[in-house]
Amino acid sequence: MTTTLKQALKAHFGFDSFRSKLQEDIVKAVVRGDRDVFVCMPTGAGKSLCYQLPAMLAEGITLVISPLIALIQDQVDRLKDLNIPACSINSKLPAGERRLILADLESSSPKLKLLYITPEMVASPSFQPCLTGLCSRGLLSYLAVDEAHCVSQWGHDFRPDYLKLGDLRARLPGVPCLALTATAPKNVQDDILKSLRLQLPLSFASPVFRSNLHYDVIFRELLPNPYVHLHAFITKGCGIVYCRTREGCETVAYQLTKLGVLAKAYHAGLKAGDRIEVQNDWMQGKVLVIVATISFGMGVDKPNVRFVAHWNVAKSLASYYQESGRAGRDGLPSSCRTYYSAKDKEQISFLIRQEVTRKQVSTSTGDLKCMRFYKSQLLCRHATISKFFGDKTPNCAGACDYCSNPKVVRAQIARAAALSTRTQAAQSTEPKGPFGFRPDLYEGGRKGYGFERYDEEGGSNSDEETRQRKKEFSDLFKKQMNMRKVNVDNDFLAHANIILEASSQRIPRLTVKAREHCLHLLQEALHGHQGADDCFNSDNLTVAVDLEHAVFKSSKSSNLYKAAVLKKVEEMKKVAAVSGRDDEEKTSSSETKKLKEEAPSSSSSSFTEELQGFTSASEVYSFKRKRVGAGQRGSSNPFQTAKDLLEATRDQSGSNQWTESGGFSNNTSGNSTESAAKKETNTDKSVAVTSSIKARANAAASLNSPTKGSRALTKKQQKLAEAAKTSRNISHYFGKKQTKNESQEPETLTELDGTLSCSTDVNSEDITEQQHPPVTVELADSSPVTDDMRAKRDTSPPAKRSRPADGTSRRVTFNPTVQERALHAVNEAPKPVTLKEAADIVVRCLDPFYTQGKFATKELFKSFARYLSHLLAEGRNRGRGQVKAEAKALIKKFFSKVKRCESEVDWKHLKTPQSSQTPADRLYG
Ligand SMILES: Nc1ncnc2c1ncn2[C@@H]1O[C@H](COP(=O)(O)OP(=O)(O)OP(=O)(O)O)[C@@H](O)[C@H]1O
Ligand SMILES: [Zn+2]
Repeated sequence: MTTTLKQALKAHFGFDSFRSKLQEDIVKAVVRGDRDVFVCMPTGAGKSLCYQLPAMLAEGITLVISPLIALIQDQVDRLKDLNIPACSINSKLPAGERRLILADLESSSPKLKLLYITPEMVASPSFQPCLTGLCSRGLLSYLAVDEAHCVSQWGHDFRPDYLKLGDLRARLPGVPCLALTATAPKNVQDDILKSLRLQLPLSFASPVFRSNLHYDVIFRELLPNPYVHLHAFITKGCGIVYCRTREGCETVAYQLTKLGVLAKAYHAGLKAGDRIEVQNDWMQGKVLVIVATISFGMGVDKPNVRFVAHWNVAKSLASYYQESGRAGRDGLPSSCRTYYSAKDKEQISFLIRQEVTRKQVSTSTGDLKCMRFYKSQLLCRHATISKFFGDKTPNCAGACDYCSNPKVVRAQIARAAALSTRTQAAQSTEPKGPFGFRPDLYEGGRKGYGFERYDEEGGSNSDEETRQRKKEFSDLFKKQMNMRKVNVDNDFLAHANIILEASSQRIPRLTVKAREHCLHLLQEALHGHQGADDCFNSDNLTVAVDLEHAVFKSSKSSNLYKAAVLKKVEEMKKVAAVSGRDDEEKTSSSETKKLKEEAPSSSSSSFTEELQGFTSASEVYSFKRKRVGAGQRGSSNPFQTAKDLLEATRDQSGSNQWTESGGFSNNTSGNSTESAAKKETNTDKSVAVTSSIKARANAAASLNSPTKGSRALTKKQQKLAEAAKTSRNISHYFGKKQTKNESQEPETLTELDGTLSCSTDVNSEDITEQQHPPVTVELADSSPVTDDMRAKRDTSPPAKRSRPADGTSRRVTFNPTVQERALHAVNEAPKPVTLKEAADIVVRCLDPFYTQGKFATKELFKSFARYLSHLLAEGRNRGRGQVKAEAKALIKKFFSKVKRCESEVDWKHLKTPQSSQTPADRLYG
């Protein structure tokens, strides 16, 4: 057997020998095929070969499940380079190619050896006939599950869709299954075996210790100039600097470049094309340093990475091991360094707590150990990592800072402790939020907590798919919860039904931002309570975090959570007032009022602080639903729970209605203006509002075509229309928070922007902007457009057809005509914007570009915003809609010429638009 294997190894992969005895043993076990196999080997140890070589020796096809399309692409490309027939079926594949692949798979002797597929795709209905066909013809040789730790909720990369693989495995009894991971402590390993239902698995796990990696930790706050320090470190060669935020990446890359090392930023805020370019440049060595969020790296197989620096601490030891492990895959000495900062610690603690609650498990020891690892550890770093993964203490032999010089480590910890005492008072004067950081800039994955690396994949392309996924996941979730015998209350399960990824949030619709706001209130109240000056000192923070967390844990809905926070705040203020310190109360109570007024998920602060990339998909859904229900119940209480809404919708329009409404800003809303109006005439008119969707749709209809819509106007709709008329300028409400005076009819107005989102693109943007990274809405997306997407577009309503018919761009097109029509229906002449309003609009439009690092400095960004505002507002009689369209067009024009704004000269070519032409004529024509 050995000779045959070796020959095949050479013939197919060009390797003379196995990388290790372990690799050889695994391949042999897989080829024998009598048992399932579990593999846990460090990154770069050659896991892929463990299924790729057996795949080549087997008759049929090996199905490989991998979590990311990008990762799959990488593997497939590598195999193709080796002339190995491999391919992938995924949502991004053009229909023609997909057909060819399916035809091969259906043929009597397929040429394909390895088929890579995401967990979503393997479970999708469209793939089932193919799978069944292969299976019944005995052509499925292996099922390989790569990155298997994604199946574990206790792992650091939990991916709900991986849970489906257990069912898949059970459906393929005769097919040997192979699960592979690089990072799995014991509990995660157990979870993998159980969740994937491996049959009598043979486990192969190699020690995690990698003697060629040198680990050390530097306290960033002790450095006179951290960038210079980092610069000295990275001159070791080619490497990666990990930052937690996109902004961090941009800044570090800029600073390093300024210091003379070509460094480029990589994060999900960049266009796909730019990301690929950066990655390629780095892979080819044209760029030495890639400064990236954790969205970069999985599956990147660059052998000569000489260093991995963490500018911000990693979330957990498992993450850290995996991320730092990208260094030294060639076995040569390489360095892994973390720049620890106390600020990071606060942020991380908060996020860890959230995640712990989310997963409903006790604090992961890995997370805590990770903190200790950085902050106060007086131990060998390799030993800590090995112990965490359940290995014996390795022989570090000086491959970490502690083993090479414990005194230095000890001294550093002491200095940091001294510094922390000194700076506590200074910190209190910082005019920032409780964390002094911008969660909006965290790299956001589907789960939206800023740590997940699966933020790259396009995800579901259609509402149908999304709905399907929601349902599947909710079923699966229930099943898993039952399996685990976790006491899940019905409330939670009801929520699981309506959110895309129930696990992403324990309390639906409660955004991280809202929690931070509450935390801030608690901190303020504590300040009043304690009467100390250091409102935001770390003790205060700790108490506030504990309070907040306790409330979070005990609240079942966003409403209850907020009510409980407010109660606590009031209580504390009472105490403060009694002790004669109510001078702070004004601010506190105005904040409190604000909290009461605002929708739970909406931002309380200026646009620059709005959530960008930090909102999970589920939050976006619930955000929309809130509007649905708010109108229905006739209540002005903005704190409705998703469950309330669910029930309300069920009561009134049957259970399916709810799901339908899920996508109302896209599909459902698409037909709303016409079809819903028709529907309405068919229903019993004496019934008040049968469904808020209809109400919305009819209001939209009445705005766009008053005669048609008014025939079927219910009381509710009349109210809506009236409110629309009496409002001087409806656009004023778009994407803007209502102030108390403006919102005599808060729900009506909320509904109105919902309504208008049905009829014009620009309004749906406005709504999305409150929650979504503007980037995703505003920018051209260079990712390929699938036929499915095109087909969907073709069936979209006229207003949406203003998009290019060739389907080359996914840009959300602004349609000024539609916008104007909508406004005219209400108000003949749009109210001209003031300079301040123009500035508001401009900054909103421009902010995503700033976030992406398209401005060298913040000053430039501000200056450009000022310039544009004057350009668009002064001496011109323009409505909001027009100004917005022009702002966007000008910005677009600007960035078509300027890649990154470096100086004020860059925008001198931009001229005031002429009033005779439409903005579209001028700029696109
Ligand atoms: N027997 C071998 N001889 C030489 N090189 C090998 C051998 N097996 C694998 N390699 C190479 O080692 C590198 C790492 O392999 P691979 O990508 O499979 O690692 P991995 O364990 O899957 O890592 P990760 O956890 O990052 O996915 C690849 O470049 C691969 O070609
Ligand atoms: Zn050591």
